[in-house]
Amino acid sequence: MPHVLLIARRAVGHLGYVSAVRVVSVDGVHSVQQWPPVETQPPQVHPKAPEQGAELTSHYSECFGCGEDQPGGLHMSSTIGAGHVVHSSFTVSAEHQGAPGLAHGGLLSCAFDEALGTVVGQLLRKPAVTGKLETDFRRPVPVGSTLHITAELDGTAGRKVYASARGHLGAPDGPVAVEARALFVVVDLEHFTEHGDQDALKKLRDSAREPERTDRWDINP
Ligand SMILES: CCCCCCCCCCCC(=O)SCCNC(=O)CCNC(=O)[C@H](O)C(C)(C)COP(=O)(O)OP(=O)(O)OC[C@H]1O[C@@H](n2cnc3c(N)ncnc32)[C@H](O)[C@@H]1OP(=O)(O)O
Repeated sequence: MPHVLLIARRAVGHLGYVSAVRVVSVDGVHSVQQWPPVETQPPQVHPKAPEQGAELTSHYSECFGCGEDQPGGLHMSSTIGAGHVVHSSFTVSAEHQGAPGLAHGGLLSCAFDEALGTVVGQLLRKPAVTGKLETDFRRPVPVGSTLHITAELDGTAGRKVYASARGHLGAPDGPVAVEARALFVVVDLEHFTEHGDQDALKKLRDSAREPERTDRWDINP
């Protein structure tokens, strides 16, 4: 039965780097995976990042992960935790099914993309997109259950940002149902202006100017 045997954190001399070694056993065959897969620097949290305990607002109202204007979306809510961590949660609805009564795996990957993107974006306050996302599904996640995801920054290497997350079923200390790791790549704002939809970008810019918003980015203003 596939399972992760060990996750160990270690400091590597002057780099101050935090590395996790995952020993994965699949049907008795062990393999060792280093995470992050390359040498990294400790993440530098932006001085204007929201403080511990801050409840985060949606970064875009039509975002499938956190937007309030996305009826079938995840409607994920997130709070800044201690250290390089964001706590997120969402409740699986009938729109999220794959098998009858169970969350679709791709939908769960989407939830982790959102949670991981949030810890990267909110704490580093740099625009970044997912380059690679790897998900381990450990337990089925039923419709009606709430998944509590803790996502953390693991390190950076130039434009590359590594983050990982665990999803607990039913409670923040519930059994682990899903785990994920991702590489995000920091991009210029042109990534969005060149490839995105201009009307949607205008809507986002307008909403970001609303006086009650306290989460404005100070890059490429
Ligand atoms: C408050 C706000 C909250 C914000 C909250 C936000 C939450 C939303 C979360 C959702 C986030 C998303 O889904 S984003 C949408 C899904 N993602 C995308 O659409 C991205 C599409 N891909 C791309 O645009 C591109 O491939 C990029 C930008 C990822 C990379 O292109 P590039 O800029 O030309 O850079 P490139 O040289 O290729 O890559 C840079 C480095 O990353 C490495 N790299 C790139 N991709 C990979 C990969 N798959 N696997 C391994 N390594 C990779 C390269 O080897 C290189 O390493 P080295 O040579 O430097 O060593």
